[in-house]
Amino acid sequence: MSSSETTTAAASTPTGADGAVRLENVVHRYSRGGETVTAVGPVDLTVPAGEFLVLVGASGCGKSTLLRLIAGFERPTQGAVRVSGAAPRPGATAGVVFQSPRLFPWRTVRGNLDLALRYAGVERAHRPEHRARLLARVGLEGTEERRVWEISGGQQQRVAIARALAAENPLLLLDEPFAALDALTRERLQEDVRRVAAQTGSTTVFVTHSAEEAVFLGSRIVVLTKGPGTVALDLPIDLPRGDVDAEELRGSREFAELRTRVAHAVKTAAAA
Ligand SMILES: Nc1ncnc2c1ncn2[C@@H]1O[C@H](COP(=O)(O)OP(=O)(O)OP(=O)(O)O)[C@@H](O)[C@H]1O
Repeated sequence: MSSSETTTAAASTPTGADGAVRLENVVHRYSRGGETVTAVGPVDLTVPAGEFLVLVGASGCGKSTLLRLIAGFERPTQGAVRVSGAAPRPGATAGVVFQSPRLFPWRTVRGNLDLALRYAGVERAHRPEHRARLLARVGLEGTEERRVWEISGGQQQRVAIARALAAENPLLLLDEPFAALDALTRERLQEDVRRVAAQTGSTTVFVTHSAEEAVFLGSRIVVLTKGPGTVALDLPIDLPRGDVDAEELRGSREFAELRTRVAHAVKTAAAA
């Protein structure tokens, strides 16, 4: 989507949704076999529209729970979650990408995307142009007729990202989407996501364990303490955004310093 298309999509949204996220002293507890587990919080966090926030922290600190609260899949036990000023609605508030692509394997790439476009309310006649634009966005031109089981894991995750973009939600949530991919594919997809976020101007919340991934992607990084997670570090990332040479960026001194700082914060927060 070009920036003018983004403007058009936002302007045509009746709610004037901008994708900004507000977590107001959020605590979430799960009930498990008669016991109550505090998974996360209290967390108080504002994510302005257009920001690329990366949540990092040790396993079990509540990163996925926070993402699920923002998506509206869970309601907070305490506090409030607002997206574009309103309570989130599951399936409608945000495009979501999970660790596994969760596609329909027997369908073609076209079939998977058309289903998402149908749910997004795109009329049949307009679907081919939307589909072509989504596939171009994730570098999958010419794959429409391939079945999901015929394409690689990295390509499947690209389809999942395209699907999440189908509804043109101003908010994109990604939960460790590249954890299962090999290092090279992972780097390529990081570059794609960074570019797509810059092009669409969407607000993005991305969960990862990797300090390297966090520094490459984020305009801001929040490190959580060990569970129940609270904010241990809130760090703006001042690296160049937009059209950058990814190799140059990853090889820069600033990048290395930030990666070391974030990795150290994650280790300290996990031990605290
Ligand atoms: N549906 C659930 N029912 C009960 N407890 C849960 C549920 N989901 C998560 N938890 C617990 O809540 C805590 C936080 O889990 P969560 O998955 O949010 O952490 P995480 O940081 O995303 O972990 P990981 O990095 O391993 O994916 C953990 O103690 C987990 O066992």
